[in-house]
Amino acid sequence: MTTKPDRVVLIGVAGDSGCGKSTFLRRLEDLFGEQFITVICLDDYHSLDRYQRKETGITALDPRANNFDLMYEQIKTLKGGQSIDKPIYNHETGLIDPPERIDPNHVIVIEGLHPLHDERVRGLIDFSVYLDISDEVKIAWKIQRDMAERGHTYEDVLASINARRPDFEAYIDPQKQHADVVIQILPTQLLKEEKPGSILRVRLIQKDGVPDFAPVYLFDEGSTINWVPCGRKLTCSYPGIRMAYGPDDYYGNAVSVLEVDGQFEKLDEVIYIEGHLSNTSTKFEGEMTELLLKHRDYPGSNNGSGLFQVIAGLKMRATYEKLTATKTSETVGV
Ligand SMILES: Nc1ncnc2c1ncn2[C@@H]1O[C@H](COP(=O)(O)OP(=O)(O)OP(=O)(O)O)[C@@H](O)[C@H]1O
Ligand SMILES: O=C(CO)[C@H](O)[C@H](O)COP(=O)(O)O
Repeated sequence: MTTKPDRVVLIGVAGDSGCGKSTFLRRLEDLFGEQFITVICLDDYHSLDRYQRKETGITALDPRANNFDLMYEQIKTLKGGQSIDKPIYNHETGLIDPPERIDPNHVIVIEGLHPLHDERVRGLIDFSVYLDISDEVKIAWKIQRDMAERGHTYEDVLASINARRPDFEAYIDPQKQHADVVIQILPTQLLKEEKPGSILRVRLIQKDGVPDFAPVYLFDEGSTINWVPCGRKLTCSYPGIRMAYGPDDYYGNAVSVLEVDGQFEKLDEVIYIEGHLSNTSTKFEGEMTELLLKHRDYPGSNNGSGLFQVIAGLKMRATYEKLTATKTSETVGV
């Protein structure tokens, strides 16, 4: 950490394992700078180690396997500008290691299975995102990663997803109703028969009425829009790209939903789409496209998942700037 922050801004990134949290966090470093951001993986608050979970049949997704009292106390302490001694869950041994010292930083991100589960922790968070990957896409991604990189069989991957499903549905999925932004990843609707996971339909579900957060819109705020941007200014190959925008209801909350179905052929042409979006919280024309182009190799850069991760990051930066500016003027006003 470089300087002691006046105000610690707390960001929550929720989602199941293998849903793209690490990719999203790497994008956030571009916006805040590596030194200004500290990421805490909430797996470190597992209260049952791998052996205790096996013995009791309680999964890591079950709140009983996690110490929410300690999580709340420590996150509150960090937000209050004090250091903590955070436990470490060791994914190699499956055991809980001796704690490590964590100092407050300008931005603290808590990421993992349960950032929005506990009401007390939720109350501390300044901006939150839930990565909501549909089952078909989750299976496709996990198969791609765990078979190619971790030596698992197709049956292993399917069995692990099925084993997690009941607790996922009970304890992880319900958190999405509390998120300021949900990035929902679904199979395309542009093709009837498509290998799941290769072409995606991605929706950015943005809660309305959140202080310091102005949802991004396409063309006209509050209208319902369907747009096919392919043509002279955006190169598309079959089956093309379809975008949509409009108001909706999500778990009883008013939301604004932006959607991209399909994939970008030439990433630098995304600037054409950027030009038709408003409230993006960019600092200069083309910043969104530039951020996307910076990591064209990251998974999802050529579709709505990368684009919406960039937008969510820009919104986090805007929240950070508003909250820290308020703090400064409050201090000045005293
Ligand atoms: N937007 C995307 N498009 C396509 N594939 C993706 C995307 N995001 C993630 N993936 C796939 O999912 C894998 C896991 O992504 P990532 O490591 O970012 O997830 P994670 O939630 O941090 O996972 P874990 O918690 O298991 O470490 C990637 O290696 C990639 O195969
Ligand atoms: O969901 C997870 C991480 O987000 C893991 O399953 C959980 O942390 C348990 O870890 P391990 O599989 O190493 O015992």
